[in-house]
Amino acid sequence: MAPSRHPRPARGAPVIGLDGVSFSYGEAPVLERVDLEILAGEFVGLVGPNAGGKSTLLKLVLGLLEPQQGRIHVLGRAPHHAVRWIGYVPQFPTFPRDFPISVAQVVLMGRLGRGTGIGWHRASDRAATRTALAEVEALDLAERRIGTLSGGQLQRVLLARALVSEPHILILDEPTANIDQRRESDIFDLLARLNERLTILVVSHDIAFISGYVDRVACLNRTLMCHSTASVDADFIHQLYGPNIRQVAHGGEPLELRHEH
Ligand SMILES: Nc1ncnc2c1ncn2[C@@H]1O[C@H](COP(=O)(O)OP(=O)(O)OP(=O)(O)O)[C@@H](O)[C@H]1O
Repeated sequence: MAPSRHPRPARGAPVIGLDGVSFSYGEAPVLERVDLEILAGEFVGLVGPNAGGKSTLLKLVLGLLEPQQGRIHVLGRAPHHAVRWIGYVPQFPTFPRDFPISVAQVVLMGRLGRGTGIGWHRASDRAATRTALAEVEALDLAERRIGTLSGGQLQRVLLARALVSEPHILILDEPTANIDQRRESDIFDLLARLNERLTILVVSHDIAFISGYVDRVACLNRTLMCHSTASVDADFIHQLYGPNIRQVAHGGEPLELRHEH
């Protein structure tokens, strides 16, 4: 049973550690001997080509999968004992337009891991829901049906759902994959503010964009290499992604990467 309290880790203390982790779903290895340490207060970008193993690594950290080799610790314990302290924003879910659940109800679900039962919420859960929605500037959406939101609005609501559990770590799987560039900057500005109190691990395809925000990038293509953002240049990007990547300069901003199919 997960403990109900865990003190906020001191800045610089290890919060996520992977030590020689290997994983495969079947025959072919997806991750091989991955070592990664993330410290409290860091903002780390996890990048790499399609099928490089990024979502799999997140699932291992969340305790949804078990490595065949190696060890993982989160906040000093096994992942499934620490998941209560992780706020997770999954990869672009979609909802039918008439899905009968409101934004406030979606955010309230984020309180379930705190001992709150389904259909039974305390006043403190409802207050936390409003606080989380206000923090992502989406309080005005509280009574809207979840299926009627734009991509950017939905991402903010899913972020509020992750924040309402009062986590120490925030993990996001491509939070801006289906939204335009201005909204992408808005979301990352918000993440930068949240990073003042939370450790953040974010998966992104847009390595050049995120290097303006994160402290360092972890590059995953079955094996892992970590780099400071200063070393992310065009040569490095070609080495990581290969030739099937197109770099698009836009409006004085850094390079954007698009896969060519
Ligand atoms: N449940 C599963 N069963 C079998 N194979 C899987 C499963 N989930 C993922 N895979 C395979 O594992 C490999 C890594 O997938 P993963 O989703 O971790 O990559 P990714 O880096 O997140 O990819 P993308 O950037 O395309 O989202 C892929 O070859 C994928 O097809």
